[in-house]
Amino acid sequence: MDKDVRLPQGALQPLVSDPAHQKAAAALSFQTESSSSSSVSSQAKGGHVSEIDPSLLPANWPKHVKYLVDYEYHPSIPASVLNLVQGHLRKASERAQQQQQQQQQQQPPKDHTIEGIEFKNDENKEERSELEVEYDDIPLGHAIPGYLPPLPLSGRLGSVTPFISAVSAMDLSSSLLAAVNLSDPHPTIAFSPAVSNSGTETVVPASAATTTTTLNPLTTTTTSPPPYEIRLITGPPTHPVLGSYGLFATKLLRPGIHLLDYISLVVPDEYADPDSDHTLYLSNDLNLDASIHGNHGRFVNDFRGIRTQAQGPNVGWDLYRDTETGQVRMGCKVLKMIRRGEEIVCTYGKAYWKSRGVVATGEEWEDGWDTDLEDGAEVASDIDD
Ligand SMILES: C[S@@+](CC[C@H](N)C(=O)[O-])C[C@H]1O[C@@H](n2cnc3c(N)ncnc32)[C@H](O)[C@@H]1O
Repeated sequence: MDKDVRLPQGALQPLVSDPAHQKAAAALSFQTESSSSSSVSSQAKGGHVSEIDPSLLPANWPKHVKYLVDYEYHPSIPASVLNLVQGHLRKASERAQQQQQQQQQQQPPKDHTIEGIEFKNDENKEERSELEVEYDDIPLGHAIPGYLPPLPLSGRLGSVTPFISAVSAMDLSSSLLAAVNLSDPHPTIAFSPAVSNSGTETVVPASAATTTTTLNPLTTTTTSPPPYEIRLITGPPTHPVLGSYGLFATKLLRPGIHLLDYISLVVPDEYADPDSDHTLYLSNDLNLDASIHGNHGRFVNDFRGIRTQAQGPNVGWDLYRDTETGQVRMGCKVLKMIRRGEEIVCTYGKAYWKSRGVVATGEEWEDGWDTDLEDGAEVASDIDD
């Protein structure tokens, strides 16, 4: 069992306590499709757990942010769209395809040719919405779990029972698994993202806590500290966001690394705050707004004024689909070698700055930096920068 991540019980708080969430949840009643899983219907009601108790955060993490370990979906997202983003339809379609393939292997193919005319068997062809087909183009990848800060548990174990339990849902298609082993001379609680969750609490005897094999795959997630940290920017004096925060590498980061996922509130266009400084477009009129609820990703500054135009951004954002869960996620990839202590910066694009009244002219505004991730060849050529 990994013990790097230590949080006391109750460290994660439900976002449903957020008044904005409650209001939206109350205003809308959700009818999920009959095919959707129970996790989606609970999800759509808007009340689940993913926020970290602010009193438990490291001292250098700004307190105006509510930190999440996975996306929080705004309750107004229709079930059909939610299904797509969370990969439920894709999973169902994969299962259907598998079944079809199995059936075809058992039966002789119905496609045939009579006197030169081809007859195609398409009676099992699936009806898929345009939206769903569009999502097929999103490349596959492996999700980076939201990072939970390592915290000492001294004096906090009194109320904790020596049990493993799926204590809370991160997005209700997955959950957090907490384990505590009191026979350990330095007891800790470890949380790991779980792969499935019925929405109800499962309790496993304490003896299982040390037997990682029986918990597989729930306990296999690596929880070592991430190779980056949030820092308050105090210099150099020319830095454009002095007094604000940025994300810095704590290790050498090589091009191609999938560094983190942008975790936040998922908000439909009609609820999006146009003035938010922390919004990325997800897909299909959904936005990732991390102005209040976010993770490390929200601290990535724009490269302008920090690196030269020739250096450009050292990371980029791109959508991918998690191979495990089918979820569509926003990944941050390292584009250029980042040395320890260097700031991790992306490009917000011209449109972002224009909308904020910044005159977008000059070399650093070249169109090239408005694109998402560059292709692998270009990135690799920068290794010896
Ligand atoms: C996603 S936040 C970045 C994190 C931010 N520094 C913080 O502490 O929350 C985006 C905001 O940071 C500021 N910012 C980021 N990069 C900048 C840059 N290169 N020049 C000026 N302001 C920047 C702008 O106010 C922008 O709207």
